[in-house]
Amino acid sequence: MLRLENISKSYNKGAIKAVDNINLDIKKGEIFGFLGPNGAGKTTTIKMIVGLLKPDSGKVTVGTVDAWQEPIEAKSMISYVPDNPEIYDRLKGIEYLNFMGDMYGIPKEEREKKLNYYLELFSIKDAVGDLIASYSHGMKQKIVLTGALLSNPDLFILDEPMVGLDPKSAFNLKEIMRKMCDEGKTVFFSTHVLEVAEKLCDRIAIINKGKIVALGTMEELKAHAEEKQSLENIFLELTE
Ligand SMILES: Nc1ncnc2c1ncn2[C@@H]1O[C@H](COP(=O)(O)OP(=O)(O)OP(=O)(O)O)[C@@H](O)[C@H]1O
Repeated sequence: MLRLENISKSYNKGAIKAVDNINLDIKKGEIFGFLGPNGAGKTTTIKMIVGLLKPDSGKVTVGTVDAWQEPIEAKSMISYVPDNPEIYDRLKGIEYLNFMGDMYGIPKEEREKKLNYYLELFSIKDAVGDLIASYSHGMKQKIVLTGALLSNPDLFILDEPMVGLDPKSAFNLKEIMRKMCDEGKTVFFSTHVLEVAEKLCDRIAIINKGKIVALGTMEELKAHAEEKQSLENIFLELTE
């Protein structure tokens, strides 16, 4: 469902090699965790997948589509939740959500049904009439999540989605991610919360200094790490 082939990206005219020739092949129905220390290259990779940063080299394929040759086609399959939910401050929550619904062409009845469901689930129904400027970080995060879920995407990409969410909403989001995969959708997310990755993910990749240093199921990672039992130990060992 998502394939990265020899993807690289540098900043400052090559002075910072943020992502260094990475390859990933993520299957339909898979929930995939992308881990790495601060500055490892996670957000840069994600931005190249969703069409916000052009790779210096390499290919991104979403479904059967080259994401940089046919960007609209690729984006119609993707929903993206960025690490920083800085959205249109001067819109009301409901205006932003209807904008998202319009962009993805979600019919009125389906839109209302989904909005009711997610706004209730994230306990944010009462705030949708207020300006986004008045929202807390977590409330903005919930509005972005709701907007991203409206289109029932084939590929759901989230950059550190648990940050700022209260425990109940984080739990609900994890349930949604699992359910989407059970329905054949694909979820790719970055996180610093190793317990979430360990419990939720079918496979995990660890990126360090722009390179993939580990890739596989928890069992495979453990098998390679000899006596290092927990994901925390494996992570610390590989990202020293
Ligand atoms: N716009 C930019 N200009 C210059 N350098 C950048 C830019 N964005 C990121 N970098 C650098 O690229 C590298 C990778 O950054 P990136 O944001 O992809 O890491 P990350 O793994 O998402 O980190 P974090 O966990 O802290 O969010 C870092 O060295 C960072 O300083």
